[in-house]
Amino acid sequence: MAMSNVGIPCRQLYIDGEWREPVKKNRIPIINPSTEEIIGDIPAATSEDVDIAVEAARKALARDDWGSTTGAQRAKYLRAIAAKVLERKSELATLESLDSGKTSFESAADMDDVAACFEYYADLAEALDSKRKTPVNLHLDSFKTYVLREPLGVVGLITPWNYPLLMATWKVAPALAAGCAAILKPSELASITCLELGEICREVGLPPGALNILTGWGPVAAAPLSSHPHVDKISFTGSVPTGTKIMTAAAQLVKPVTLELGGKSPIVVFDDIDNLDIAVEWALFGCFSNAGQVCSATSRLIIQESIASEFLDRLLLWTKNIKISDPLEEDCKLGPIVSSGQYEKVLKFISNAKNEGATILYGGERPEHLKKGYYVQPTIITDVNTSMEIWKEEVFGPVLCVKTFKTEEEAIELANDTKYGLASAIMSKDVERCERFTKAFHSGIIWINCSQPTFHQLPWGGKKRSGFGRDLGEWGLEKYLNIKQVTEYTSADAWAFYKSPSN
Ligand SMILES: NC(=O)c1ccc[n+]([C@@H]2O[C@H](COP(=O)([O-])OP(=O)(O)OC[C@H]3O[C@@H](n4cnc5c(N)ncnc54)[C@H](O)[C@@H]3O)[C@@H](O)[C@H]2O)c1
Ligand SMILES: NCCCC=O
Ligand code: NA
Repeated sequence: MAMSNVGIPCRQLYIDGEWREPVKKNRIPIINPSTEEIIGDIPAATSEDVDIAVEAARKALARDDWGSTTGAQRAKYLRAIAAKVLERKSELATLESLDSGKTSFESAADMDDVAACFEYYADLAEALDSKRKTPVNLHLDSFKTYVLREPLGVVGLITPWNYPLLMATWKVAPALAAGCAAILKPSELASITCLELGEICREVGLPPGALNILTGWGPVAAAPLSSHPHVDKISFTGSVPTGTKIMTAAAQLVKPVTLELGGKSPIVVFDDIDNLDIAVEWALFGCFSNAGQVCSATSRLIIQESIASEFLDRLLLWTKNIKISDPLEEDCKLGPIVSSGQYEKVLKFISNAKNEGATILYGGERPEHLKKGYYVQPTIITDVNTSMEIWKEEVFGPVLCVKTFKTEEEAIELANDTKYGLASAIMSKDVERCERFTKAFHSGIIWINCSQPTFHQLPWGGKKRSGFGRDLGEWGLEKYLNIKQVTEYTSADAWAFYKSPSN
């Protein structure tokens, strides 16, 4: 058992640039998924706290030191936040692992990505200054027209537990770059590092109300944001059921939302690959990294029949070689599932697959050597048919289901046989075939000869039940901007549409 000497900070809600106790004074225990022990607690916000945070955000938009800032001025704050994250990287990574069960290697990588994302949006904030007012030339003398890019206003950012600080950063960084005032509600299952983001913002002097952080139960601390008349947009990342509730609530006010939801993404492996082990490792990484708790996990492996037996043999050897341990242990490559609730859900999916007639080729149970903690072995399921739950539903755990195909047509049909549309991957050395599949895949993210590499310069999001809108890249910034057109009539002549009464 790896020991951590990092203490769990005891925080309040971060509202209007200061720490405030929730109105109802309730708190939620923090559970370490690798020990099942309570290691602290977080404040439980209610609608009363939401109202206070929204008021603070609206006041921030009216402040000279936030609402009227240039992108260059906001960039300074984003860079200062990035620097502080890197300064505290080791502590934040340990807190992330203690809270979510993520391996220390992956938590440290997340903190690098968090800092890089803030830096990236600092650059875009600066670039925004030259795009704030864009003339549009109509080649008409009597009109002058231009477009303004302005902050959208107060934005509600609701995020999941699988990449706690990184998923929050994907929203906070562009929202602040755009000049919005944000209210972040992270998942109650892993909020520690998002609260530390509040402390970092306080330390860098981010103007009060620019970012407010409410922790608590979703239906109590986040739902009021969807229906709040003074919140101008909701940016959500999470499950389809929750996204549907948010969209329904926001629709009553015609409030825009973006939804980054779940997935059941395919990885298609052709027999023309040069190195089987390279493809096997991508298949492993695509479904077992972050203990499979990845929205874009390629959890449906579709292998060409001619190599299926050899591929599965190698896949089994690689899978048995994965180190499953306390996430703080060096070289741990598979930590626990985030909570007892999620743990039970994953086991239920595996049990249902068995009951429906599938074969558990490997795994499916608690690892022998780990008596405590929400650990599930990396699991490979074969003899799957397309009517089975394990083929259709997102598990959000280390569970890979496998089917084979003969022809390209069969492969693309199997790949697209999902209500989701987040990501798709193809392993083949045939460039034209990869081109064909890039066009044929019904998803927002395409990986060729890899699975999961994620870059903040590229648009992230899907279609179908995986939601709509894009995080990251310039697309991630645009969603926090209001695009305003201005048309000025510059002629001295009358419009002369109506007959003047004076003549
Ligand atoms: N597309 C992506 O980029 C992406 C990234 C990560 C996770 N996800 C998805 O998220 C899901 C797992 O994360 P999760 O379990 O935290 O999802 P979840 O939907 O249970 O919770 C997400 C957030 O919504 C809040 N919430 C819950 N009920 C709410 C309500 N009624 N109104 C407003 N907010 C509410 C939660 O408190 C949490 O902060 C998976 O489906 C996964 O695919 C998607
Ligand atoms: N690689 C980032 C994945 C985000 C969704 O879970
Ligand atoms: Na936790």
